[in-house]
Amino acid sequence: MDAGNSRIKWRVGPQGDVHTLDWAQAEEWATRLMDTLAAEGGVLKRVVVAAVAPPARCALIKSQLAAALPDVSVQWLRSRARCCGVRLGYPDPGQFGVDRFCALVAARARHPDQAVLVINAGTAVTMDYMNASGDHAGGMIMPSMYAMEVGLTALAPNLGPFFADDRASGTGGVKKKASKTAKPDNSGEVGYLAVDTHSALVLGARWMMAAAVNQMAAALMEDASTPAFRILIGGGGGDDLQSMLGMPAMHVPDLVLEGIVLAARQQR
Ligand SMILES: Nc1ncnc2c1ncn2[C@@H]1O[C@H](COP(=O)(O)OP(=O)(O)O)[C@@H](O)[C@H]1O
Ligand SMILES: CC(C)(COP(=O)(O)O)[C@@H](O)C(=O)NCCC(=O)O
Repeated sequence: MDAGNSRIKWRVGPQGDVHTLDWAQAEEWATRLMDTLAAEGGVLKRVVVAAVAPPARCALIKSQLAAALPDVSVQWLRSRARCCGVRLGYPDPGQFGVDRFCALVAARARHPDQAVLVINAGTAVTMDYMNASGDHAGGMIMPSMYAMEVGLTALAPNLGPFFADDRASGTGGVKKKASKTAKPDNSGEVGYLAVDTHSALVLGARWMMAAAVNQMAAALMEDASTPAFRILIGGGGGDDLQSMLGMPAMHVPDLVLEGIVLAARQQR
């Protein structure tokens, strides 16, 4: 289970279907898990959680699990200095988000002899570079486009929400509205200038995101200390982010869940 800041994601076994739930519906989580078990079969022995969500939300998960599945063991993963061929760059691994850690573990397993740039597009967008030997050189954390909206509209409330209604309608965040704005003539060209508030806000957030990820990736490519790398993109906003990246990247939506399975085997 991947307990992020926006959503809970889980699957039963390494190949099960991926299920997601917004925190607003978190009270239903154990019921949904029981439904998953009933539909997919098998006997649940252990739940492994990678959580970056705040303590109150983790406590909610914990109490639901204790009530619904009292005999099942629960393992809360932590970022480790070394795991599954990954050597973490942070001197204090406890600071490093366990979701980023699991994504690195998954990337290493997918490409054991290659350098990778791992981008996680969740509530925050993180970018982490790991060389071909599994040494994580470090990374960065920036707000997702949705977080930009929340931050800007908190400070300038008259602007109103610009992505939130898309999220609520389950269209995957920004794509629908952004494409209306970014491709006004359906030519596929990204627009530069908007002439209404909503479009200006969407365009601004998209340009900030696109400029940041492209410039960061380009800077790494030019840096002799970070030799040629593959780019892997995970997280709920990964599809959209991939469309903004001006270089080849593989979209692996469930990179964190993949890494959880591998890290759990080693941290048991
Ligand atoms: N139904 C949805 N609810 C929330 N976010 C969504 C949804 N669909 C796509 N997204 C996008 O995915 C991001 C959240 O991705 P996710 O990987 O679940 O984040 P986290 O790990 O932080 O919980 C949001 O910022 C948004 O851009
Ligand atoms: C950066 C994050 C907030 C990203 O979380 P997410 O967007 O997946 O909810 C999370 O990885 C985290 O809390 N990290 C701790 C700080 C760090 O990694 O340096």
